[in-house]
Amino acid sequence: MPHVLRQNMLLPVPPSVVLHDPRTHIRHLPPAYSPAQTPLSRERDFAPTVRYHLDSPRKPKFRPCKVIFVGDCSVGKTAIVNRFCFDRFQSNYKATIGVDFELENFTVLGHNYSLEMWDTAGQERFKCIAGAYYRNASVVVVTYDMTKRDTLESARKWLSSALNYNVNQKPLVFLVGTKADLLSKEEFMRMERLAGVAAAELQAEYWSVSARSGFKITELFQRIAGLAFETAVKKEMENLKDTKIEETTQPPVKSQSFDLRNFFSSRFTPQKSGCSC
Ligand SMILES: Nc1nc2c(ncn2[C@@H]2O[C@H](COP(=O)(O)OP(=O)(O)OP(=O)(O)O)[C@@H](O)[C@H]2O)c(=O)[nH]1
Repeated sequence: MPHVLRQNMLLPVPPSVVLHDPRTHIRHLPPAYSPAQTPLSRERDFAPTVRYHLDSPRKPKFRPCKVIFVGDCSVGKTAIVNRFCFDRFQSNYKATIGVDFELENFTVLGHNYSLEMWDTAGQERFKCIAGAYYRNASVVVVTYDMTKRDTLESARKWLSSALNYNVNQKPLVFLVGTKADLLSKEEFMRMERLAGVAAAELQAEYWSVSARSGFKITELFQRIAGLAFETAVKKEMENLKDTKIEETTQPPVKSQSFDLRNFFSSRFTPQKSGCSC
């Protein structure tokens, strides 16, 4: 039985109490970093049609959502994944070799939903290996270092490379500035302005974060999970609608006329009887 710590005493939790991890438990659509500027949903909550669809007794199962992290080497891709998944930060740099993988389970509107996080290597020599993992991404997180402007300029190159592998997928795109803790207030605001322009060009939703301090890390991942989940539900609704349309446009099975007289005449030879009718 799980326990909770109350005033230095370990008390057993009654079985009816379910403890939710507030980091991964989503009941409303998490807001964008700048709601007025996002090209993605500006709504304050999940669409009513999505909630209605999920209210049905049928419990749909959702495939894990593939999220890929791309960007120059050392911009902080591994650091943001590790901060969210393990709440840890390492200041020594260890280059990712090829790709790293983490899975995080969420509960969104009461449904299990997982993010598969593919943290790809930024070093040029691993690009071929990392590229092999870009396919079938539902979300692309393009990461740049807020202290290095050239890493923002590389963002376009990283995104187009990721989109080339996902032509039919139409992934949600996020542009994420890392290491916000290293900038002064003025530098931070200047960089955000530049990045805001780049994000608009890339049709990406913009976020500034810091893996060191944890600034906006949870909010970013919740937003990714919430939006990806809503997109998955809408896709499922579309698929169901298409199936229904297909069913109604199928030619109806021709009704067969059934002549009782033929039926009886093939089985019974009329008997001569004395009956007059
Ligand atoms: N101050 C500060 N340093 C950070 C932050 N995020 C990452 N770093 C440091 O930046 C360096 C690179 O971080 P990584 O997360 O390994 O970078 P990466 O993008 O995964 O690098 P590759 O694996 O080469 O693609 C490490 O030394 C981190 O400690 C941050 O938010 N603040």
